[in-house]
Amino acid sequence: MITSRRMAAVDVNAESLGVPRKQLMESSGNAVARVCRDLADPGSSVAIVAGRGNNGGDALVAARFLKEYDVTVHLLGRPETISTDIARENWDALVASEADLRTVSDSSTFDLGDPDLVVDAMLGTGVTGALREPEATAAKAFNDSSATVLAVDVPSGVDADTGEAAGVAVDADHVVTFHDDKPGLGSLGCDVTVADIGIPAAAELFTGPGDLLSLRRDPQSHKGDHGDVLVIGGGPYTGAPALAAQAALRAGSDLARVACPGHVAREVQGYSENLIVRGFEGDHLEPDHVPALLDFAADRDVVVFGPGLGDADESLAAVREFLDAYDGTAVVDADALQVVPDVDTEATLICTPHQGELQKMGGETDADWETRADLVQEFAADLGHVLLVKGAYDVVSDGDEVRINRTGNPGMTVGGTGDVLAGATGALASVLPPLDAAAVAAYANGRAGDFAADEFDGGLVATDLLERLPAALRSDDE
Ligand SMILES: NC(=O)C1=CN([C@@H]2O[C@H](COP(=O)(O)OP(=O)(O)OC[C@H]3O[C@@H](n4cnc5c(N)ncnc54)[C@H](O)[C@@H]3O)[C@@H](O)[C@H]2O)[C@@H](O)CC1
Ligand SMILES: [K+]
Repeated sequence: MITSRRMAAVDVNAESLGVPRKQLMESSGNAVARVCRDLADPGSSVAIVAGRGNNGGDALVAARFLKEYDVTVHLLGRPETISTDIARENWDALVASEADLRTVSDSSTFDLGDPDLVVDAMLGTGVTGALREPEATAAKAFNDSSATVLAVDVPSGVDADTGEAAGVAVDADHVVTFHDDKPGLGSLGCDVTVADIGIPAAAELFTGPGDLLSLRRDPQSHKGDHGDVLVIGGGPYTGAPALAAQAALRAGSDLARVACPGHVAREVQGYSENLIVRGFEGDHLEPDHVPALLDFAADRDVVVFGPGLGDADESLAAVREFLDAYDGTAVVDADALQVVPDVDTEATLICTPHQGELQKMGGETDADWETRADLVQEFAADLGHVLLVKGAYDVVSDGDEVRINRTGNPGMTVGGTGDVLAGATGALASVLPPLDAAAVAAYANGRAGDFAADEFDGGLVATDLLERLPAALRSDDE
């Protein structure tokens, strides 16, 4: 099963792997035509009703593949309003070929006729909400006709994720959907064909530019909607919590707070006036600090636990106590990781170990990334948490799905890049589901590192990544 949102991401990832959307449209149209042949005998009449988006484009391709049928193509809207270049190119090819074409400018000019088969390609996964005109009138005409109705990707007017309709919707006999089944189709009671359209498995497995699409902001949003992240760390190290908290801001969090020992607090504040810093007594984290930290954490979206914390027994005991009582979302990094296998927590954890830390947690690793991916998936399932295991190929898994990130470069072995990743993961976990947050953070952190390496090669430092995170999180596909 794949949601519309994930499908849009995979589509962009396929493009970045060198499989352009027009090629996918050609495969989709071919698949539609194959199902038409199963549903209607050669010579029968087929009405293709195409909307102005890529769903319509799929059916315009299908029209080319159905030479042995009596095909009429109805375009809902004027040709100038076709919304994508690839759909328009397919329309133009039908015009040039003198296919039987009708354009429907408003509902009064729609005449379905009496076809044997209707291909519903008005709207696909690109759209939610009630059908407008002339689509609504056309949908009623399909539902009233005796023709077999084949829907392309999803019946128009039905939400592919939920199976629900906001108003009138096409009541299809059959759906041909692309790449993978859609969650909303099962409840419709029609036959479903899932067509492989040649999207490489790598478009789902490897992170890519499509993964950034989920970060688009609602223009109506308010302060705090994009995250309030608390970094708990510092002690032997002072730079690490400051890097993590600044990374949270650069990755889009509205607020970044740091809770750390008092002497660290002064330094962290000195690094950046953008941070809200709270010091606690003593020179490292202790169990006595936990009740106040739990209170402080309760109103935050995500806690990032571990940067610069050190491995004093008392600090690790405090991490254990905190996680035992905490039920929010936490990114766990650095020395804090080693307690994760012993805690029984209600919290949603995203653990960000490098391979040494993974082994310290009881996990196994392997030089071969595919074997490592299997091992990480199994260990994530055992732990019941999301793992982001850092390496030349980062492996991200929630125990069920696996994503691999290939951005990044050897220059990033410099100190502090892991703190930046942890902070960015915290920010993204306030706006995305945990697996997506970890995958997008790994992708963007590596991409920021690649931008920095263009300038500084092996001399890049962690603060270079901070500056480049916003660009690394920006989708070029807007
Ligand atoms: N990997 C992919 O995602 C692929 C997607 N493909 C096709 O592309 C489709 C998605 O295409 P698009 O994103 O262009 O979107 P759609 O084709 O689903 O719809 C976009 C069009 O609908 C119009 N519209 C929006 N809301 C409306 C409403 N309430 N009533 C009437 N019209 C409305 C818009 O003006 C726009 O022209 C998929 O369903 C599938 O059929 C395939 O071409 C191949 C690959
Ligand atoms: K459709």
